[in-house]
Amino acid sequence: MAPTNTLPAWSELQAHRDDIAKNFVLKEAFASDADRFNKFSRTFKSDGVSADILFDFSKNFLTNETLDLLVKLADEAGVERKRDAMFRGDKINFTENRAVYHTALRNVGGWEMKVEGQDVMNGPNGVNSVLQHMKEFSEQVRSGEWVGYTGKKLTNIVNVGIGGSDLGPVMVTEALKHYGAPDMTLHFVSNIDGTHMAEALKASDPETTLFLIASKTFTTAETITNANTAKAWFIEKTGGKGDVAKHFVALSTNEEEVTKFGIDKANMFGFESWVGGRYSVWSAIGLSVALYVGYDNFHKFLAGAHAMDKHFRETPLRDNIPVIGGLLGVWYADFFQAQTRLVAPFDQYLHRFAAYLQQLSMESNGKAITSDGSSAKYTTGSILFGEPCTNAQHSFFQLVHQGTKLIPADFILAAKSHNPIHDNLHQKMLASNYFAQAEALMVGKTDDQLRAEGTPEELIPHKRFLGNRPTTSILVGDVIGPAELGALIAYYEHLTFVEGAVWDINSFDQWGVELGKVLAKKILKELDEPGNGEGHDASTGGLIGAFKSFAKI
Ligand SMILES: O=P(O)(O)OC[C@H]1O[C@@H](O)[C@H](O)[C@@H](O)[C@@H]1O
Repeated sequence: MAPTNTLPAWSELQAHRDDIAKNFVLKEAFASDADRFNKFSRTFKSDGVSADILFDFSKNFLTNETLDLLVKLADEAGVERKRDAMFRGDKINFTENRAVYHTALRNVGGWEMKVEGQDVMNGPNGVNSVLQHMKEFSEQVRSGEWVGYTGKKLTNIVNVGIGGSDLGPVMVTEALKHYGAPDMTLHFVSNIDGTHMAEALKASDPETTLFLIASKTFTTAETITNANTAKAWFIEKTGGKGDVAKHFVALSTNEEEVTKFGIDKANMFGFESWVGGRYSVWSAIGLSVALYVGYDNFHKFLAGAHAMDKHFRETPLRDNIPVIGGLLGVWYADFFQAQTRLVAPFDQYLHRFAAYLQQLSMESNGKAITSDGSSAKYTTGSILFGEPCTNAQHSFFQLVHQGTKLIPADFILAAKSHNPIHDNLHQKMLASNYFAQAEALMVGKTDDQLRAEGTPEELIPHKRFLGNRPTTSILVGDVIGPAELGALIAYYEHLTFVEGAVWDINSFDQWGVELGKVLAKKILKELDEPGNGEGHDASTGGLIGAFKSFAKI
């Protein structure tokens, strides 16, 4: 396609941006249009699968004209065509020649889904048969029918995986802790730092521990090393009597490597190469979720995501919630030079949500090359960061309110808490902060207001809040249960897709993680060989030499 920044809508947006930057003040836009909230908010409805979710986009730099132009840009960039190609199973991951089909994993609605003419839902290794396997296994473990080598129930789960084979399971099991089996303990070991595995093993009893070795490729150095360490520990602790087949299962696409590792293929939960790592929590990689919250809840999680898929697939662009979210991402990044996106859930259970979204967003859209191999002449992927509120308010929100950077923010709140303790006081205080932060960022505080409060003149510039800082408020109409969580994640997945589609990059590969891996492998050898970092630049060589000398290697 023609470079995105040469599309007619792009230059129209540029002109429009100049107008907005000069003349648009959010609080005035509300004052002059009583209907602004209704105009620019959208409610996600899912026919009862999940609670309604209200997406309030009205506190954004958005007018009717902005939305028209952004939708025009989406049209010209072929967002709908690209979306349809994804749902059709086309190989839109063009650098790896793969389909992008995580939506099939949660296709509880019976869509026909095919890759290269093959039905991916049914058949011996199809999505439905893996789900059935996950259901049977998780029910057996939870009920105590599947026991360890001494006949004890397995209540200690150690998931060994990294990146997408870790972040999704961690985030989702934390988010759904309310639904978790009370007698089950979960550990997620990702880091190659031996401390991570050592601490998990310290807290584990081999008789009651189930290891899930989660790796799409089954070649990731950290995971395979951690898995081998876990296996050696298990064999040693059980005096060789422990039955690996009862205590180790694999979640992977690579049967050959799984078998080589010593896991029976009957205990392997498979998926296909068309599932990207950062989109894999819906696949067998989500087994820890199914074990912890039960298969029925895992199924609800899939159903919530499917409902969002349906919305994304079928809703016209102007009312399409992830499309609006994605277009706003482009609007701020490319036309207001915003470099970041803040996601702050007002929800302690979502404390790993931003970490999860970092991989989703930054590994997907951290690309500078467009579909024809040329460099993008515009900004792409934003830096995503976040922490739960209210904690974040007491740490980095200073910069969000009064710093020099524009930081568009998403705030997420559930109307109801799973823990309405102290007569729901906590939830009401949490909610009042959720409303107040977005309002404060928008309205700011003027010099006149400060003077009226008696602020000394010399402090006025310091206490001034310019305001006019955009936020999107997401309000879940009930508690955040499995279906609501599924819908929220799918919202961000599709938002990321829309951004990547407009930027004309491949949101589905991740070549940028390779170089460091290759160099680390080479340096690992050097650490055991004579020499002090020769052959490297002076800094790297100097550090290797110092490390060897300090560590006496
Ligand atoms: O699941 P695997 O194959 O072990 O990969 C784990 C992670 O490995 C990283 O190198 C990739 O950048 C991620 O996308 C991936 O999720």
